[in-house]
Amino acid sequence: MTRGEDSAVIVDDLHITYKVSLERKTSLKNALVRRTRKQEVRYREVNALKGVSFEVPQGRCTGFIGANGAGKSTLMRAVAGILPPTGGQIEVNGKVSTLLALGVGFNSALTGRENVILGGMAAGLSRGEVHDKFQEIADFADLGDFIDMPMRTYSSGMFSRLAFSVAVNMHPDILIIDEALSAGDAKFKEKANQKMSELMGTAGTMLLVSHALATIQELSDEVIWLHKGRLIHRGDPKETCERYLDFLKVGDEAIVMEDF
Ligand SMILES: Nc1ncnc2c1ncn2[C@@H]1O[C@H](COP(=O)(O)OP(=O)(O)OP(=O)(O)O)[C@@H](O)[C@H]1O
Repeated sequence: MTRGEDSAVIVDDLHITYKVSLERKTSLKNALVRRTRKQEVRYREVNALKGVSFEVPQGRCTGFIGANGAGKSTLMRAVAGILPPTGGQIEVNGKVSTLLALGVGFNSALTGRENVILGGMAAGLSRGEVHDKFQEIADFADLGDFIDMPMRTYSSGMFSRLAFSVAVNMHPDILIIDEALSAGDAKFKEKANQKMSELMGTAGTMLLVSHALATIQELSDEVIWLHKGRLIHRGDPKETCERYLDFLKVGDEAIVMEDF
């Protein structure tokens, strides 16, 4: 596998640990009471990623699969720069655009139009550039009059259509798509798949998380299977998905015996 200049993303021995407070409510009153009684706040640590390493070559699509809680979204948030690594390193060569970050950045009190403009500026475009792109984004999302309605009135499908449209039309070097298409309807999914293939044709690099194995196989050059925070297998999309499906049939026991 190529390293260095040919890699868009290099992840090296990545560890991510979430610290979760076990207190029911972290109100100011509770915090003050705890302080006066000198009580410690109790935390639980969740080791979401435990030493994951891989590279994504420039212009390639890598698919990520794995059971619920495997660490896929955590990994995408870390590559997008939203979550700092607890240990290890992430090197990203290029401008990253992520549906995740843009979707999260949307303010539901503002209209679709206002969010597109703010989202574009957050992605580093000038106001003029965003205005130039606005029509392209609105046409692709195809939301009609809803583009001028507050986003709290949107269905989840409409929300993800706009997020997808913003992300892909920013022409990023690296596009991260985390299960974002699940909320779109069949027609939009087809349009989105076509757009993703088109993006890959123009040498875009993509990291794609999905439980839809058919989509993963169709779009990915390589697939990485995560399980409980570890990279279990990495390789040919069809072969990796088949291994994963076999695992889903036989359960946890078999994988522990077979792969460790
Ligand atoms: N904000 C958070 N705070 C604490 N723990 C978290 C947080 N987000 C995720 N986790 C935990 O980290 C682990 C990995 O979660 P993650 O969402 O990355 O998995 P996933 O593979 O994307 O799952 P899914 O397929 O269900 O979306 C899980 O044990 C989850 O409970």
